[in-house]
Amino acid sequence: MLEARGLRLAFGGVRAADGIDLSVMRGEFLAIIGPNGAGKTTFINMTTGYLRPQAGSIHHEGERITGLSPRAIVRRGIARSFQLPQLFTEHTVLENAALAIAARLGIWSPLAPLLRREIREEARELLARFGLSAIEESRADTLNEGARKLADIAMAVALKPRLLLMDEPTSGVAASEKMAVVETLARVLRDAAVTAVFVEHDMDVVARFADRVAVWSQGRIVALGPPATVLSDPEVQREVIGVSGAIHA
Ligand SMILES: Nc1ncnc2c1ncn2[C@@H]1O[C@H](COP(=O)(O)OP(=O)(O)OP(=O)(O)O)[C@@H](O)[C@H]1O
Repeated sequence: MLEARGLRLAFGGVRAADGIDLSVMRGEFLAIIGPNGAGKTTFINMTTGYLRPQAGSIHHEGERITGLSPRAIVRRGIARSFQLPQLFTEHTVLENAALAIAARLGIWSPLAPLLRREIREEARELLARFGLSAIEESRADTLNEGARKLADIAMAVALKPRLLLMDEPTSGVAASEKMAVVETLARVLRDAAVTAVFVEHDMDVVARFADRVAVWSQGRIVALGPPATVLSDPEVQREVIGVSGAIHA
């Protein structure tokens, strides 16, 4: 699905990517963990066209995407969500979903989306999949963090990606809500056959939902494998988990 080879990017003296090699398999959920500043977001930014690597290449389904614009990359079936949700806060959840669907269809008028029945219906159906029907008429700025994250990811899913990259989908979500949010997310993505790469600081979420874990440290991948193996590695526990959160599993 995705093949990164030899990615390098430095900001002054900081090596945010220092030779990243990573293959993402079709259909898998791959978690990226690592301490603050390790270069996790930089990898997502390079893969989605927000940053251009200084060296190396990224291929998606066999085609080189290195250096393409974010819009060109979305058109190739790669979407992303950000650590801070990017919803239109003064609009309802339904309007946000409709705007994302309209954007996929190349319609940029702010009013047109909800006036078109097929867009409104698709938006309702999308929100139902995310369990958000009851709050579809609520303004985005009134949602709790779990619903806000799901609504934000619903907008990315509205673009019908085959690969979705998520930067900390559970950050800011109350501990009591977290597992329900990720369960919903995992169900929607699996049903839609979307491959997922997500940066995550909560090791319980990683242990439960990731097929594989990649451990980032100082712009490099220092461990890669199934959660049961990687999360029990003493060095990973010392270097990464001690810094970014505890395992309760
Ligand atoms: N646009 C930029 N300009 C300058 N330095 C940057 C830029 N983006 C990232 N960096 C630096 O590159 C390094 C990697 O940053 P990055 O955000 O990728 O880390 P991260 O692993 O996602 O961290 P966090 O867990 O805190 O989000 C950091 O030292 C950061 O300060």
